[in-house]
Amino acid sequence: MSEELAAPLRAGVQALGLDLDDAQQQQLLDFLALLHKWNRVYNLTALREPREMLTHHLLDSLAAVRPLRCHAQPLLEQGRAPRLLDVGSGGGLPGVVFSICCPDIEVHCVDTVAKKAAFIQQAAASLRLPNLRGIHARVETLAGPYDVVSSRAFASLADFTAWSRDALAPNGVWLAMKGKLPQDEITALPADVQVFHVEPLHVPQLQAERCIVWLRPA
Ligand SMILES: C[S@@+](CC[C@H](N)C(=O)[O-])C[C@H]1O[C@@H](n2cnc3c(N)ncnc32)[C@H](O)[C@@H]1O
Repeated sequence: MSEELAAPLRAGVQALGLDLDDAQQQQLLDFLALLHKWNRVYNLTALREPREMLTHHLLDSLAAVRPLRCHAQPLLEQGRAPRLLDVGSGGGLPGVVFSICCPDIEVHCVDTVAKKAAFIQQAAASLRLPNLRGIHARVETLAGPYDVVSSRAFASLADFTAWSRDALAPNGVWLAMKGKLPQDEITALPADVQVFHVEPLHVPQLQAERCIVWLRPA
């Protein structure tokens, strides 16, 4: 599988302007192979075809890496190791991809389903990712503090921010990966949550609208 996926992955990485070395690209392919292998047992994704998983999951998550790195850069320049919590991570999207591409960010993936959190732990061990951890919990029970709290295909913006608020560091931000601009969800946010940026994303090899909604406590 690795060979036929390596070329479209390389092309996608290049289109996104990401500097990922060969070892990181191999880790991404190995992650995809793990996802494919364990999907039936762990029920990680509805997608069954590796080529589809590459575009809809890997490249889709990779599109958020540059925005995340830009956000983390000032923290790194202050000599701090940023901490990120990926909420409702499921099979590790985007958390495992972030952990592979940003080795200087500590990534925790939380999910209520024990076997999904176990899969993340297994991925951390077999892909040798010391900055990755799977946590079996409801996000509402986590205290953090995390500099970035991310989610993809998780919940409405109002629920995502309410449930993960206690996990956010005082100057922390939420990174919500969405499809089309979710104007209704933005309108429904409470007054104490502020959208400070909506960042359109282009996912290579995928004709679909994507964006990141960046939020912080008001
Ligand atoms: C639709 S899946 C999305 C998985 C992944 N983020 C993706 O993009 O493929 C949503 C995940 O959220 C998890 N989940 C639901 N409520 C949760 C909560 N309160 N705390 C943590 N995880 C939760 C579910 O178990 C499920 O794995």
